[in-house]
Amino acid sequence: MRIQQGELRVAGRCIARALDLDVNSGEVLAILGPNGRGKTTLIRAMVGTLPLSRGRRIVRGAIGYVPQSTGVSFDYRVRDLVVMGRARNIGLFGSPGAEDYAAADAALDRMGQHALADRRVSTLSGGERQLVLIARALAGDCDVLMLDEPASALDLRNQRHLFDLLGMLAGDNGLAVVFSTHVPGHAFDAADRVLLLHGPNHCDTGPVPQALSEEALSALYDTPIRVLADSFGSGRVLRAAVATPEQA
Ligand SMILES: Nc1ncnc2c1ncn2[C@@H]1O[C@H](COP(=O)(O)OP(=O)(O)OP(=O)(O)O)[C@@H](O)[C@H]1O
Repeated sequence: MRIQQGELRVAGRCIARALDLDVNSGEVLAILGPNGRGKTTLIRAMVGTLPLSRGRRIVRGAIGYVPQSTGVSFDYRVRDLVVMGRARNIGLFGSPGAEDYAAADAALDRMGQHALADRRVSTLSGGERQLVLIARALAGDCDVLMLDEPASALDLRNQRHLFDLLGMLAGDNGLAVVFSTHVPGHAFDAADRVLLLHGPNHCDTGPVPQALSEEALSALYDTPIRVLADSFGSGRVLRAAVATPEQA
């Protein structure tokens, strides 16, 4: 998936201009930036629900999308909501068949949420709802997976599971994966590359961990930040705690 010389505007305000960005098959890209800087807007532009005001968007393959807002318009049963992730496979006037429900069940299993299949969406907790929406995206066998703050309601175990899964989907299944987050540690954990949204005229991209220097993160969030890194068995930095100097 690629954006070439993209300009993004929302309500007349420019979020990014002359943005060149590509995400390749087998790669995980994390988008970081302060509140209101445009992470959701950029993801919507990449998904195609918000047109670019300038530039080109090039997509090869099917997109799976996990939006930040977890509101759903009707109080579906969980299995019926997840099977909607198969819309592309089912077709406009088709109805889901056994294969589609099997894919929905497998996606729920993958997120560890099979027990919720017959529950109404309105009865779910925030984290359960987030896991179910991720399952909906997985059910569709996409090539590009885009997730807007997918871990915002998840406990530490489910965060770990989600980011391991994203790495597996990219590494083993060859998906291109994009997620936004407010937690730089998620990018250390799961991303190959980061995009730092500093402002409309300034976006940096680079490999993890190099692009997540204390200097870069402190400039991005306009507050002093220290990165505390541990190396795990592979020698690669897998985890990092981010703390202000007072906390460190
Ligand atoms: N429909 C809208 N009308 C007016 N302003 C909007 C609209 N949608 C988004 N914005 C503004 O565009 C800017 C970018 O919003 P966006 O949701 O992309 O930011 P974000 O980086 O995802 O923020 P957060 O981290 O707080 O979720 C914000 O200032 C927001 O208020």
